[in-house]
Amino acid sequence: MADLSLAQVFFVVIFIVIFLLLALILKPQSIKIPIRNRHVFITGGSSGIGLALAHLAASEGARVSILARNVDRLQEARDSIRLSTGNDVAVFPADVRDPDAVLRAIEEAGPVDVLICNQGVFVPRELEKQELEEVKFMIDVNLMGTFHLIKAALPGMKNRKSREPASIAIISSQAGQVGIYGYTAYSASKFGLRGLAEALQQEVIAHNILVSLIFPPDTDTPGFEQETKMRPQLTGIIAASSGTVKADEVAKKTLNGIKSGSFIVPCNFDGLLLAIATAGLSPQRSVLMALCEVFAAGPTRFIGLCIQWGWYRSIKRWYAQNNYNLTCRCSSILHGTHNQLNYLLYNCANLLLSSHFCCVH
Ligand SMILES: NC(=O)C1=CN([C@@H]2O[C@H](COP(=O)(O)OP(=O)(O)OC[C@H]3O[C@@H](n4cnc5c(N)ncnc54)[C@H](OP(=O)(O)O)[C@@H]3O)[C@@H](O)[C@H]2O)C=CC1
Ligand SMILES: CCCCCCCCCCCCCCCC(=O)[C@@H](N)CO
Repeated sequence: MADLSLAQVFFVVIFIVIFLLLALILKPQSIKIPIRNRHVFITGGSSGIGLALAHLAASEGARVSILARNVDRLQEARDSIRLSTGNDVAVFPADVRDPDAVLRAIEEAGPVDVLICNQGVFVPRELEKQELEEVKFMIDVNLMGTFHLIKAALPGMKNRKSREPASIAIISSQAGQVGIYGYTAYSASKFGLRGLAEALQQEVIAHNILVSLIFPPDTDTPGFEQETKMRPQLTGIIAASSGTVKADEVAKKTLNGIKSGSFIVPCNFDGLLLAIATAGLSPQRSVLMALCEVFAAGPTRFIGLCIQWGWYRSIKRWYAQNNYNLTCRCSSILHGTHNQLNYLLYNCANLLLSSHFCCVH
């Protein structure tokens, strides 16, 4: 009994020492980045998460600008925001892949206080089946587009008149924290954003600019609706480990993360665990979160390994099942089995593979 309480005392002391040490090195100061009356520039603001962010920022009294390619959808967004908040937003039709167009839009919009790089495209497919054009498309829009935006906005942000801190927020994805089947190119583009954000934070901190990196799980948006129609079954199975959230929820988490100057912004409970498991050497401004990261690192690694085990088991099963079905399908075509015909229609992506399989056998 005495031993136990000694151990308990020891643990409490260690805990307090680490807490004090963390408090000392993180120098907690409550960072507040105001939104009201500030210029918030949101890319991809005509749909999904970006549109939800534009609504929210406008309703909180920000001066909002949105950028996307399609003019009609931009105008629709402007009308819907005016209707629900009474506030006007400025719209900028441009493709983030064109650095000159991005520069022109940002110059026209005026100095930015909060830049939200949210534009993104996702074409989920196994790399073997993906055209290099599609790979380049995702890297160009998601990663290079963000470089173009930050390069264009940074001079104005650094020379801003207001002494309030400014913010650069980048919308990544949980697929930017862990590689997911079917997302080789998408994950690469989103992991790239993390390197950009970590390095950039060191370069802009002297100008009182805080970088935030947001990691949403599957989110109910027009883009996601399209995606679900075509993504490989296994991508859906693995992504389901983290559930689906509403765009408004992601917008709320994002804006709160920006306002409090958080570097890593998770959007649901699994996202919180994932953030702890992948904390790496990212900045952390909350002592409480830092404490969680220090003490939960081991346990979350354990949970992570269990989850990986489940994922690889699903992959193994899926392939085994499909190869099995494919062999059956060959005979089912011969015998005209109804079930297998359904399977044929449902999973047409496997047709090529199956014909190969049939030939071999
Ligand atoms: N929905 C989800 O499940 C998740 C999404 N995310 C990320 O969140 C962000 C928003 O996604 P979501 O709301 O679902 O997407 P949507 O497809 O609903 O909207 C995408 C927005 O980006 C704009 N956009 C696309 N390409 C370009 C381009 N080349 N130049 C300028 N604007 C462009 C679109 O407008 P237009 O086509 O007119 O250019 C649109 O406004 C993306 O970065 C995505 O990767 C992260 C995790 C999960
Ligand atoms: C250690 C604890 C781990 C906790 C569980 C982790 C689960 C990770 C699931 C990753 C899901 C990826 C969704 C990508 C969404 C996206 O970006 C696409 N919809 C494209 O828009």
